Amino acid sequence: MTNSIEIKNLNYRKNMKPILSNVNLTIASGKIVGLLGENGAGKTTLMRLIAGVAKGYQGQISVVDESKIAAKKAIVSFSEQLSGFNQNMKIERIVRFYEDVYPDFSEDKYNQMAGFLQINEDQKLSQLSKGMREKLIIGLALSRRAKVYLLDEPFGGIDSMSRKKIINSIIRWKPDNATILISDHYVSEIASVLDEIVIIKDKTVFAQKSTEEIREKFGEGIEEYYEKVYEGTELHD
Ligand SMILES: Nc1ncnc2c1ncn2[C@@H]1O[C@H](COP(=O)(O)OP(=O)(O)OP(=O)(O)O)[C@@H](O)[C@H]1O
Repeated sequence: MTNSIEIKNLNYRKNMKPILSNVNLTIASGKIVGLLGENGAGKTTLMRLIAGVAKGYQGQISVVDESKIAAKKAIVSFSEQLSGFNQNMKIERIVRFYEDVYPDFSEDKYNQMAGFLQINEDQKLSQLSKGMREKLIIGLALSRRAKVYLLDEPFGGIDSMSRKKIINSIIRWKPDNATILISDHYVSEIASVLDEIVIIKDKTVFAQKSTEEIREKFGEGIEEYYEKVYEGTELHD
């Protein structure tokens, strides 16, 4: 099995403050991985570093053997917050932008996503509710045929029926060898699709476990295991 994400001795500071320290992480191709950790643990920062959006780190980060930023951007689909777009821009223009910039963007896939998420392309970005905006963000991210998807808390404002639909579509539409790293505070909702979890605590990877191992060795569900790790009553790696 090949690796899709390899991080060695990663150290990252922001304004002199250590955010991530001595992070080592290997994720195999094809896996759906839950990135868990409390507020401020460093999940978004880690995703931004993997995606090549955050720079100025020490150590090595390679994605499908690529370590150059431009190459990483071409193979990583990151659920970006669309903050770079003018708020008066219509959704259809944003979709055209994605088509132009990302050669792996699939209009067909987007149309299916937009259909079931009921995204209205005539609306302007500023007219979207929080949940609709999140639907658009995840719709755009999943419409690329990428090798690695980084979905950063994609469901915060999305209603529960749509969440279920999106979670089911993630399994159906994921290209076989593609890897998905997904952070979410509602662990129980995504638990059924996860192959493994990575827990960020104390500025580093505190534990990495397959769901099978958690079930067999610890006799627990992911949520139970995660809570115990955070409370300090479960042994970590
Ligand atoms: N622009 C910034 N300048 C300084 N510190 C920052 C900046 N952005 C994030 N941080 C700090 O980096 C740490 C990690 O933040 P990050 O957003 O990666 O956490 P997170 O795990 O994604 O949290 P959440 O679950 O709340 O989204 C926090 O201590 C945060 O205060």
